[in-house]
Amino acid sequence: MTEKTSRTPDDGIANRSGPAAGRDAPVILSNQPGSFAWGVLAKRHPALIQQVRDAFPYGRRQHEALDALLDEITRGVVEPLAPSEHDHAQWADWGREYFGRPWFDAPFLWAESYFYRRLLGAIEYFGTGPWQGIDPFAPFKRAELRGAAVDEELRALDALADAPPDERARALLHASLWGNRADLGFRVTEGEAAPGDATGGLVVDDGAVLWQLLPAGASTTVAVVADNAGRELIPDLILIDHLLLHRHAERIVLHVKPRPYFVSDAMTADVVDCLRRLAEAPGEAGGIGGRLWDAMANGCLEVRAHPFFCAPLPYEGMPEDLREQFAAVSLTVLKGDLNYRRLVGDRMWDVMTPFADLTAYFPGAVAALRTLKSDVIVGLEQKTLDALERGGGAWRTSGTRALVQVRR
Ligand SMILES: O=P(O)(O)OC[C@@]1(O)O[C@H](CO)[C@@H](O)[C@@H]1O
Repeated sequence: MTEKTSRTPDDGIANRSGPAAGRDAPVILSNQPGSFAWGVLAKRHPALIQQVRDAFPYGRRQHEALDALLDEITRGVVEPLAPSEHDHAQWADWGREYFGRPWFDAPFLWAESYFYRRLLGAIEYFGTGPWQGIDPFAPFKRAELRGAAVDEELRALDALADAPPDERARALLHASLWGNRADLGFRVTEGEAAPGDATGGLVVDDGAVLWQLLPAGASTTVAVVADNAGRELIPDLILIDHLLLHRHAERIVLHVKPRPYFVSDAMTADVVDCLRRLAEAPGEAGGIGGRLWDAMANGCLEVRAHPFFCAPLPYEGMPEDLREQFAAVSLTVLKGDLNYRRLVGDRMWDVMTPFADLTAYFPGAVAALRTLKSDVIVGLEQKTLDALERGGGAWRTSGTRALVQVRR
């Protein structure tokens, strides 16, 4: 089976944003029925509205707002935020070209981001009433964190405790990488991603370059831009502990989302839940949790939640204060599929476009750890592409392949 990729007509929306803007790589839209992007808007978002509706005893006003949102995203055109909303002006600017047009004709990245903003609006997350700040995805995140799979993953750490540091480092890097498959948004319609071969599934492996950038004993700061909470954030935190323990970094800044986003994206509350889960676990995991708890207290681990992490924009458009933060660290590690799309630009790139070219704008060395869950991919070698195409299947989007890409 050859997978159907998203339609990307050069309709004028396309080539105005993202790294290497002006190159001939159209922005991904969602208006090709059967494409991955179309499926997210046509099926995943409506299913998500239903899941959220079922998970909370919302009142009539919220149900009506969810009904209206469902109708709008499936049959209507993109409506702006009400002028009374705190971020009305910001979204009026970001959405100027798309309001009044079908959702499916807006850039895929923009449409998804705005959908999550509107969903939060519908359930009164930003209101002044009792539902203010109630994370609509919290029940799903909590259930995952409590699950037996996490117990098993934490127990497995005991076996790694005495492994040589290099072997442990590699295993923990891969755990963090493949942890990205655990994405609750991805599972709304796809089910559990088929198990990938946790080594053979790598389509690019710049792991050696990553470790070269993190020599033991370096008194540097590393930034980690988190993706999902729960089963992804736990191995991210364990990797962070390893970096600190073995002096690959003196300090880690963990960037999370300031509000609920893409279902399971991590916020500060999720970091706290994961740290507690680790600290309360027996064995090696408990020790890691304790060290990380202390690292928060002594400033070796710091959590930040910049609003730009929920912006519908590629990282090339990052604000100056965030640019300065990334410029000040020895390496920025970006986790997950959405961060990858924002890093290289959500476009149908020629898959052999060098990763280094598209990330040249990024302020400092950058590493992407990502399982493949959308159409965007760059930096492949011809022989890898040939093998993937020969294998057939939805290799770009099924979450069964992964990559470690690094630009020094
Ligand atoms: O960033 P993550 O959690 O790895 O992935 C986010 C994701 O599930 O969301 C999009 C669909 O909604 C896809 O691009 C991608 O697969």
